[in-house]
Amino acid sequence: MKNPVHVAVTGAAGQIGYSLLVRIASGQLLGPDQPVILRLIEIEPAMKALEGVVMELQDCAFPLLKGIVPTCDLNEGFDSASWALLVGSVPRKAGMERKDLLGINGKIFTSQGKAIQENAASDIRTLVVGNPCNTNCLIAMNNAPDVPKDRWFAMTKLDENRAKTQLALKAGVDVTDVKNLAIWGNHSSTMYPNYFDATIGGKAATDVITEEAWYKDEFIPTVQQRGAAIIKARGLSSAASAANAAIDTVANIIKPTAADDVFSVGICSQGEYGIEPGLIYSYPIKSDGEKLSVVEGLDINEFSQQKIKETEAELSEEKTMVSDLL
Ligand SMILES: NC(=O)C1=CN([C@@H]2O[C@H](COP(=O)(O)OP(=O)(O)OC[C@H]3O[C@@H](n4cnc5c(N)ncnc54)[C@H](O)[C@@H]3O)[C@@H](O)[C@H]2O)C=CC1
Ligand SMILES: O=C([O-])CC(=O)C(=O)O
Repeated sequence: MKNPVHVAVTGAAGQIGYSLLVRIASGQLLGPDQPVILRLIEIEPAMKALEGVVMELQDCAFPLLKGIVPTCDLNEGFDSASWALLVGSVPRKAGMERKDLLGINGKIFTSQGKAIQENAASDIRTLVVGNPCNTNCLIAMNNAPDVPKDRWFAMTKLDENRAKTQLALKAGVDVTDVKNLAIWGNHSSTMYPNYFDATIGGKAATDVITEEAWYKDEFIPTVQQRGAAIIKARGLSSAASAANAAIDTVANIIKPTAADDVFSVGICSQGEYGIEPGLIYSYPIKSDGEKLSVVEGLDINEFSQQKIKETEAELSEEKTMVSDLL
């Protein structure tokens, strides 16, 4: 039996938390032979609701769940954590852009970054889900300067999953036939799902779906606006699909990527493709099971170049908005 891994989750009593925790505790995050200890972090007013979540986790009798630590103390919450999933933050309402949340949510990530640096295990890796996730991740990372910069991630996997499904529906194929589709840039309405490198059944997506107008007028806006469409329909932002994408992201990071595929996650840019170093920017990524690398040498056409710069400009603007938190 392996030693349990401590997984810290903030916002544990929220909607995403409700879908996410059972999946972690049942072995879907780190594998069917990896015991876990859940460190559930909430703010004081949500501790009562968290008690209920803890009771439900206990009532699942998950064989891999070796402990639950519910807390509103960040030091206790991140103690010994090897993974931190930063979900806790306020979701947007209809009519808002995600960056409108920076004023409310940004400061949450300063104290969390500090507490991660001070308390987490030496192999800590952090995935930020709470919006605007790229810039919140930037804030946390900058408040934990001793944690290597390649251990910080912002979630764009949900956008990738959305994009893959839209291509599959249009082409009339199974979603597993769609590969190599990466989200570039910010998890926001400027994100760029770069369909030029995507494949469908092993062929270039643009040879299978040949209508250029469909990509520009339907595909890109649908992916960019999917979060808003869900808020409009449900009155609440996506939760089950967001939790699913968090599970997928960690799996993508810790398992080697298939030769014919890539995945999307926001990482600390080192200037790849001319992007400002230090921004948390989503790229096409491959994992060897240990380390991630940006897929280099892709041919970026004029249209893509404009899109990847547009989303970079928004991230630079968000960085300026939070300069006092960095
Ligand atoms: N990156 C992505 O693809 C996605 C990101 N999101 C974002 O995830 C975040 C959470 O969404 P939901 O679970 O639906 O929201 P929710 O409102 O249902 O739950 C958020 C939870 O976070 C807690 N919280 C607030 N401040 C906290 C703090 N300082 N420390 C710890 N916990 C704190 C709240 O008490 C609440 O229980 C939102 O910012 C949302 O916009 C949502 C979907 C997808
Ligand atoms: O749209 C939102 O505010 C929630 C979110 O990030 C998403 O569903 O992609």
